[in-house]
Amino acid sequence: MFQQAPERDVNVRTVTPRASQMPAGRRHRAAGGLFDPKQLVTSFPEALRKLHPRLMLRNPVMFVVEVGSALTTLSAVVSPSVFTWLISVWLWLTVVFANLAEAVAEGRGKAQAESLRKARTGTVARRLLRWRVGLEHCAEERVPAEALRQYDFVVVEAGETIPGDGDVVEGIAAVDESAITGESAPVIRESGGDRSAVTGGTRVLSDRIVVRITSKPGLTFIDRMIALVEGAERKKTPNEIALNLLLATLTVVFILCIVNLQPLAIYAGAEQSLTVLVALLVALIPTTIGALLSAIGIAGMDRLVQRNVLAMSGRAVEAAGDVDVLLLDKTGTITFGNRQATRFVPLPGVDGAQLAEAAQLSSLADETPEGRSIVVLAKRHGLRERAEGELGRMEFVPFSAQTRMSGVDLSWPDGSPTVRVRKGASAAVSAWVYELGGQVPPQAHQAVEIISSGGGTPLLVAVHDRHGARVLGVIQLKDVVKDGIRERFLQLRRMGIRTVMVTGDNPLTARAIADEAGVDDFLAEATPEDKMALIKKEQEGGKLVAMTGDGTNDAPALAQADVGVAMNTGTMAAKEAGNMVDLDSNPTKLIEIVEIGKQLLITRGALTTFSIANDVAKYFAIIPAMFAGVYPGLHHLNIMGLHSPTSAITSAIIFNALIIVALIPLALRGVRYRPSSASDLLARNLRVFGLGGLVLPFVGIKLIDLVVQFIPDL
Ligand SMILES: Nc1ncnc2c1ncn2[C@@H]1O[C@H](COP(=O)(O)OP(=O)(O)OP(=O)(O)O)[C@@H](O)[C@H]1O
Ligand SMILES: [K+]
Ligand SMILES: [Mg+2]
Repeated sequence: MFQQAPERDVNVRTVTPRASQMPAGRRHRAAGGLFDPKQLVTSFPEALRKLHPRLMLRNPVMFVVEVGSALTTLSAVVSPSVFTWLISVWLWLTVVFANLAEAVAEGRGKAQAESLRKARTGTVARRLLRWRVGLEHCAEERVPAEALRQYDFVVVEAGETIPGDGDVVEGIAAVDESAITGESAPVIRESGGDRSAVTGGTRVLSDRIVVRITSKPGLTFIDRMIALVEGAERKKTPNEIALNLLLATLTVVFILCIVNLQPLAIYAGAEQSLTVLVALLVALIPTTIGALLSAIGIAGMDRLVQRNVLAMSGRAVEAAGDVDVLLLDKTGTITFGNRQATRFVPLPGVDGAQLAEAAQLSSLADETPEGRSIVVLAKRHGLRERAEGELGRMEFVPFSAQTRMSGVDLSWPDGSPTVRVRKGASAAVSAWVYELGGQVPPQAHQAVEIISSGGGTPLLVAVHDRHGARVLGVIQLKDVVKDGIRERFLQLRRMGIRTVMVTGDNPLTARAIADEAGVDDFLAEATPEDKMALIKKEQEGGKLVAMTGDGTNDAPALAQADVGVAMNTGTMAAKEAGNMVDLDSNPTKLIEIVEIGKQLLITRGALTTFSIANDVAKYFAIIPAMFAGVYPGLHHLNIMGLHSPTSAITSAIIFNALIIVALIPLALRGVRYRPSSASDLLARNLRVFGLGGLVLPFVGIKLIDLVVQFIPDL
């Protein structure tokens, strides 16, 4: 393992930046963002299949239209007339068009699901029989990927496909993840740190890794991605359910109105046919938004997929539209997350070689990138590796986000006193030294301060032996802030979103990185619980909180946040905890996620406004037509000058159906979003969609009437 380290060093430097600077929204994504009219034709069979009443029941408004279509068809069969047949056909078309909107929205994910399926099939896994850390040779067996279980260990070498999702537990490799991300630049996956997660179906390009499988059979990342892009797992969001309820209530109110209208009409001597009553009902109920609501939601998810973000719930997408605060973890999110040891700083009176040796010893079993880079640096100081046993019995203390330190205890069979070596965050190691009765000299604090204020991470190295506990020196870890991040945070600020960096690192380092990255605020020395508590506190103040992170220590916070975006490079724990995964691992992707969320909310609002305004205009076509015979005065309401009562009603119903098809592209593409205040947006939408919705039917119905008047008997 150690022999591989230097060349890994090279790999990491050349590959990581490229992988993390990938531009968003490019590539092979099937339908792209554009609406292709051909989709209307290819989705038609699916739209017909959706006519099944069981499926229609999920959409109360359109279900009422379907029942109405059946009733008018029946009456057309019993007492045929041109008018009754025309209305029946156009009512059926109304339902089909609504289904078409949903089918087109769903169809856009299908091609993508196909290419994902290809990545999934036919992999053979090399399962290890009894694997443990450091074991050189281990017997293996070949099993189909589908046979893998959680906690199986598999080995994958250059040229082979990774058979299942999991975390790398040994080794480092360049991995081609284009099967899921569409991006051809390889990425580095390694054991120990926050870049350990690998996805089944991706390909190892170099080296050899051992992977612990984390997914249950049939529940792999790719399986979930397929279900997601196909829309199979889509559940209605609370907002959608509320809007649906409102639309259903409106529908019931209109049904009651129309049921009560008939006795009045009979009293006035103008009894109406069933066909006219159904037509009036369909014209009045909010069919436009009823038809497009589900397509708007699916399209929102699809727009995210096109930008390489997988949203596990529609609710998260909506929440993104209203986010107030964004929390980001530092290492691996704002920085490349590739903290490398660059320097040993011995305290006065300590030999450089002694510090290097202690640093090396404390890192021998440290599988984090930090730990391995320390071993590499120590080697450059001329330290050779040592065989196990040479130094007595070694008991390693692994790093944890809680203790913030790691190290080793050395004991000898002859009973000489145990030697303990620790390295870690300055506060943590200082506390350890004081507890054992030692002192931390001011020079140590100075060295820590110098490294921290430069944005580096200092690790204090201390030993405890028969001379007591003392500090030997400091290791400097360097990490690099990702490019272009400052401008993007500025953009978030303009959208009214406050950015807060949360990190386990010390306040000085945190401040330096926060300044460099341009975040609004930061929280340092944060444990996983602190990160979660901060989110809870913001949420209690009524704020919607988004969090981006990659580490296992971010998982609780990602789960607590309203929008939890896990970096694809991160650990499986982080990816499972969040409700979105960014395949590009770009922390500023949230800008696009917020835009898409806002666009979704605006589109839904705009089309609801349009739909209701639209229906008002239809009174003017249908009511005069119904009562023209008995109340000639109503003729004044026929401001459109329509040809005849039946042509007026037919035109209104045809318009009502066609407007759905006309608005499908807008529902899929979304209303354009420009950053501006909520009240400006509302005013603009009322102007465009309220007024537009009111005026358009007058023009449309008149134009249709000019055509249908030539149909004999109408
Ligand atoms: N392998 C290690 N051994 C000892 N100490 C470490 C090791 N890795 C990190 N540390 C120390 O522990 C601190 C906390 O690390 P942790 O991973 O919890 O947070 P972080 O990665 O620095 O921050 P972020 O939450 O932004 O990713 C680090 O700042 C560092 O001082
Ligand atoms: K309507
Ligand atoms: Mg981290």
